[in-house]
Amino acid sequence: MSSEPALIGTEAAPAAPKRSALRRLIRDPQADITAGLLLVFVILGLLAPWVTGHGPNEAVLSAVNAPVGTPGYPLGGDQNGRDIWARLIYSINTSVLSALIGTGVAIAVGLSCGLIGGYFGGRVRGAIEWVFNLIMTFPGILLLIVLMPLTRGDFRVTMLIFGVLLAPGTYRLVRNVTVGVRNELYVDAARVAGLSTLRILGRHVMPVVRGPVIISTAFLMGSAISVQAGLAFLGVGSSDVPSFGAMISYGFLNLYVDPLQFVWPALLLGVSTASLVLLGNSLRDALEGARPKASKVGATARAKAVPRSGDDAGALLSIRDLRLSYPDPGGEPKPVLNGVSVTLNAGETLGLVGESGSGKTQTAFAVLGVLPAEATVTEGSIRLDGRELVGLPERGLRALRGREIAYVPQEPMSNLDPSFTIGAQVVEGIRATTAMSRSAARARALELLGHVGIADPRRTMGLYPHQISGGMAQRVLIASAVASRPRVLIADEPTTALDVTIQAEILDLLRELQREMGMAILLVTHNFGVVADICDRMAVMQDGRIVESGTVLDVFREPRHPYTKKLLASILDESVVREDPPVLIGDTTRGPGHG
Ligand SMILES: Nc1ncnc2c1ncn2[C@@H]1O[C@H](COP(=O)(O)OP(=O)(O)OP(=O)(O)O)[C@@H](O)[C@H]1O
Repeated sequence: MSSEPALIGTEAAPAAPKRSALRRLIRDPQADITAGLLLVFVILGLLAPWVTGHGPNEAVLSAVNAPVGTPGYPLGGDQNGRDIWARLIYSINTSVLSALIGTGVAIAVGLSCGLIGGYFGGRVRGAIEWVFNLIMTFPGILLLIVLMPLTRGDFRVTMLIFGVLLAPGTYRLVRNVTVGVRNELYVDAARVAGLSTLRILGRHVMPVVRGPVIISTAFLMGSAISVQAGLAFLGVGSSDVPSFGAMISYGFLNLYVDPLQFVWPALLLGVSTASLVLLGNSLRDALEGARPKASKVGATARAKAVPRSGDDAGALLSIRDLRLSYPDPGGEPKPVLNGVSVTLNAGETLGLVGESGSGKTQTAFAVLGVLPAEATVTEGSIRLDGRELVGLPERGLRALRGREIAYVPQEPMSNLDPSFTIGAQVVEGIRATTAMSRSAARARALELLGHVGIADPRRTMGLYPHQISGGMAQRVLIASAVASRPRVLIADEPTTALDVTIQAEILDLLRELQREMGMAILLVTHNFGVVADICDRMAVMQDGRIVESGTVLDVFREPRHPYTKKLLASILDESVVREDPPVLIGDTTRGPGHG
């Protein structure tokens, strides 16, 4: 094994989103205007000695309350004869320095403690949180005023302390994100691969934490500038330091003589803090990506209708030219289904096969109308017995789900709620799709559980999911799925999570139930053995489209598409031919106890 397997390599991954985030930020007029304003302020501040004719504290008697436009005093003079323009420009520097110190300390302390506390947890996190909780109990502004003798009115020291007071907010933000990332499987994989904690934090946690921290920086800067101005307004700090707050305070005293003395600093302070907040919002939008309008298959009205062809007229379920996309990190649509066309006839079993990522599950979810909100069906049609499902409102789809179309998932255990007994969950499912009373639903649940081969249904009804095996759990889910005798059963890799003997039993159960109830089964699988075992027809998927379909015998005997040939060649070599006879429903001798 290499020291850093590809599995955990993420160095290149953030690059594309970062570039597109920058592009989105540049394209956002709000970001352009606010960033432009802030840039102009900062440049003016840096050029202060060159763009002003006087020092900020230079007082000239003749300039006392000089009006706007007085030669050498473009914005006039204040009540002490100082140049208002010069004081404004030099105040920008005070604000910028305050923002840098306050935010820098808050980010440095909050980020490092958040990463440590979030990653290590336990006592380390307990100790850090105790300190931060203590800091949060301090009344911030009051503390800064009380500490004035200590800070000697130096706004830089004051902002340093203010940064510490701001740190708990950053800490909580970083800690929460870190705790989430720490539980990801790829972080476990990195740990197992031997990466040092520092490397894991830098490589896996930091890219996730970075976005929220950058966004919060703009808001922190805004609050540091406001607090520094507020303290100066109250007279905390040296009167020699030019500051918007001090200027507002003087302007306030002189309000009736010359109101403009108050307006200039208030305007600049307001524009700079508002720009920071708005820039923060734009940054958030840019970094979090463009949020596409939610569009489930059932709700979308945009999907282009596809004319029906004659060959699927008699099909129970027909999918025509189904196209589906998800937004990529840059917000651009990424096609996932590229025109899927397939039919399922009443009473038959169709195997939907293809390698991982080919779009099998997305096709199944589109039929069920349970695609994530960000999925968009751009084109195509899904018809159940002639009734169009694309564009059907959620209420219409809900009426079909569990009644006409049922679903059996891949992971039986994770599809059962650990807080409720098996009985409660099966009864709830039956009552959701029928008008049965609780006692009738319970009787039906007992009957169904017995029917799917659960040896002691009464006892099983009282058990919790963790008390039964995976095979039993799958039988329970199948029982719930067929409770309302659906016309179509979609089984998404129903045996993948089970061991080989239980797999065979579950397939036999599905076959028997199908024969008995006459339902059609759409079996999503990547396993040709399963297809050979149970399916009548098969459709092969590659890159979001069906590349070949036909009866199982025909496709197995004479695969036409090179991809099907390749799949068959690779899978049949490894498959083991089943020799055990099928289990009949009710044959509890090999039943769930084995599962
Ligand atoms: N929420 C999502 N956002 C973006 N892309 C997604 C999302 N869900 C699925 N996809 C993409 O859709 C494609 C098809 O996924 P799908 O789950 O249908 O594959 P599959 O053939 O069922 O594979 P598997 O056998 O591994 O489940 C994949 O490329 C996947 O990355």
